[in-house]
Amino acid sequence: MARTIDWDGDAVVIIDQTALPETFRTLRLETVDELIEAIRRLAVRGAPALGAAGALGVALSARRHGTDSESALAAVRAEAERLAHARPTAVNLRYGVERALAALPQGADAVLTDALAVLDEDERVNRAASRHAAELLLRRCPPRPLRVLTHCNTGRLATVAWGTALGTVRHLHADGRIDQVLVDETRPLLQGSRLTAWELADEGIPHRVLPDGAAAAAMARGMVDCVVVGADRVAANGDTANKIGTYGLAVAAAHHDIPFVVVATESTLDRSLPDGGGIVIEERAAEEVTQLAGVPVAPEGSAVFNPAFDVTPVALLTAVVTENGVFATGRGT
Ligand SMILES: CSC[C@H]1O[C@H](OP(=O)(O)O)[C@H](O)[C@@H]1O
Repeated sequence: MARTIDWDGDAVVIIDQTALPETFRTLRLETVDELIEAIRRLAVRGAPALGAAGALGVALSARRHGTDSESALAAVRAEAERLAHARPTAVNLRYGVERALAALPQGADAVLTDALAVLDEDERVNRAASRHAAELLLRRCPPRPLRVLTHCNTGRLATVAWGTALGTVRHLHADGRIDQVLVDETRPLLQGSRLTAWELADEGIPHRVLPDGAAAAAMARGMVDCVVVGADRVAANGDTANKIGTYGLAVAAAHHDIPFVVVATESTLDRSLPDGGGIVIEERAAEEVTQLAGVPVAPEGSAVFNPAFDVTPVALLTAVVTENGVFATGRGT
C-alpha cells in the first residue's frame, strides 16, 4: 500500500486528500511553498503525516538553497520557520522540521537521510501505539466483537502508513474483534465520511457513517462500546488537543461510562506544556462552515466560529496511549 507521503528522489509526493473519496490522485511538490499550500488546504493532513511533511520540506529547502554558505543556511532556516507555522496546533509539524534542521550542518544529503528516518519511524510507532491501545480496549470492553466510534481521520491517511486510532481498529479487526466502526462524519471538512470511511471500505471493515450530532444519541442507545481518537498535541498532564468535536464526545462518553482512548505517538506529546491551557488552537476560514463543496449552506455574511481543534481534559479520558504504552490516565482506570 502506497505511503500517504513519500520522497521520489527529487520531490515530495502526497496523496491529495482533498480529492477523496471520489478521486485517488497524487501530487508532486517540488518547493516549500507548494508544500505549505498543500498543508494549509489539508491536501496532506493529520499530525504524524504533518511531521513527515515538515521533515521532507526542510530536505527540499536544503537541496534548493544548498548548505555551503551562511546565506544559504539562513534561507533554509527561514523556509523551515514558515513551514513550521503552516498549521499551529499539530506539534508534529514543528517536530519534523526540527528533526531535519538538526542535520543541516552535515549538509543536504544528511538532512534528507534524517527526514526519511522520520517517515520510516512513523509506521513503526503507529503500529506499536495502536497495538497498546487495542490491548487496553480488549481489557476494558466486553469479551465480544466491538462497536468502536471514531472521530475525524486517524488512519494511514493521517500518518505515513497504518494509523493511530484507526490503526487500533485495524489491529482489533485482524483479531476478529470489530463488530462495526461508527464513523463520525466530522464537520466541517468531513475527514470521517470522506477519508475514514474510504479507508475502512477499502479493507472491508464494517462501518456506518453518522452525523457528528448523532454520536451522543448512539451512546445513549447502547450502540457504542468504546471511543478511540487521535491527537494533535498532548500536554504533559495528558490534556489532549484533537479535532473539533472531540471534547463533546468525551463529555458524552463520560456520562455513559464508555471507555475513551486517545492514541498518539511520543512525537505528539508536548511536555513543555503542563496542561492543555497553553495549546494554540488553529482557527480556520469561515467558508469551510458556510459552504459545502462550494455551495452556500449559510446566509452570505453570517459570522462563523470555526476552530479546527478543541482540548479535552485528561479527567474525561480513559487513557492516552503511545508506542511506549499508557502515557496518562483519567477516569475509570
Ligand atoms: C493521527 S491523528 C490525526 C489528527 O489530525 C487531524 O486533524 P486534521 O485533519 O485537521 O489534520 C485530527 O485532529 C486527527 O485526530
